[in-house]
Amino acid sequence: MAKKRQAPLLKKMLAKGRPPLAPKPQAVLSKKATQKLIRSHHGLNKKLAKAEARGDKEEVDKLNKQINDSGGLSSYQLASIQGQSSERGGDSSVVLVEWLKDIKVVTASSEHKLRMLEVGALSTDNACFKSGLFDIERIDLNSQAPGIKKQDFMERPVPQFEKDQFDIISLSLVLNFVPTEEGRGAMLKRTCQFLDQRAPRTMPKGIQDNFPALFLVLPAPSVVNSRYFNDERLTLMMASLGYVMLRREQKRKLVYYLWLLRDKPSPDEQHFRKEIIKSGGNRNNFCITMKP
Ligand SMILES: C[S@@+](CC[C@H](N)C(=O)[O-])C[C@H]1O[C@@H](n2cnc3c(N)ncnc32)[C@H](O)[C@@H]1O
Repeated sequence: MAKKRQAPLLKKMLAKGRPPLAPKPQAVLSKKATQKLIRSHHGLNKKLAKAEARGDKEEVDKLNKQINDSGGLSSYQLASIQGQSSERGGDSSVVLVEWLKDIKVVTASSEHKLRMLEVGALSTDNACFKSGLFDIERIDLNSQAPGIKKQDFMERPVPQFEKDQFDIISLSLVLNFVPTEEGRGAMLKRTCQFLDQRAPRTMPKGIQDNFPALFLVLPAPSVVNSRYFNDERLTLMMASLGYVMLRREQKRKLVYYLWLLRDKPSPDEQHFRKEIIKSGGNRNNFCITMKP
């Protein structure tokens, strides 16, 4: 019942639109309701992907209706924006900017802006924007502001020239949004095609060893409490793509990583199936699979 009352309010807020550079949303949902909406959207999306995979049209229609009735992707995004407010753990890109300060990128790159592709961007004024360190291109399946292009990363044309690639990709809380485990692996793999590996030669001394890079944020339970996934598996998977881990930090709810794309991919090692790593009743089913 509560969900039915919330949806029109969310729709009304979205219809009014928000200013692009100052989207500090009013807290319209309680913390519990925000989490419930996010969880429910993830759950329905997973069911939808499964129903689509088995060609169950009736179930697909039913699930699409359920998703629309609860406000669709827009309501989910609004709940996610609320989830970013500082009292709920804050904007995840703060961590990236802190790390870059540590590795002196801040001073070394004052003349050299880092080209960032932000996948799954909800706002245009996060810590990365405020830092002035980046030229940011933002995309999302459903754009919430003029500075965010509506685009599916999986459909984005692969750059033909290095000049059109990026020094860093931000993939913050996006993988867990992807409804299938093979879709998550494909997304990770695809990041490599957008990163400019000339960085070690073209960037200012002092920062060149840290790029090109992937900033990855996941909900902590997906790596610390899953039956099918953990840090070791993620590290092996990333290594098979050519990534090495530069930084990792776990906070209460999220885990943050900075990966350097340093090596050539090893397709022979890109075999990651869904298999139980840790059994036990209290674990979740988060998983990422990959094929060469
Ligand atoms: C939980 S929000 C995360 C937002 C923000 N990056 C953060 O850290 O709070 C996930 C976003 O990823 C977007 N997304 C998921 N898959 C995507 C894809 N294939 N291409 C572009 N955006 C995608 C969704 O539309 C959604 O807005």
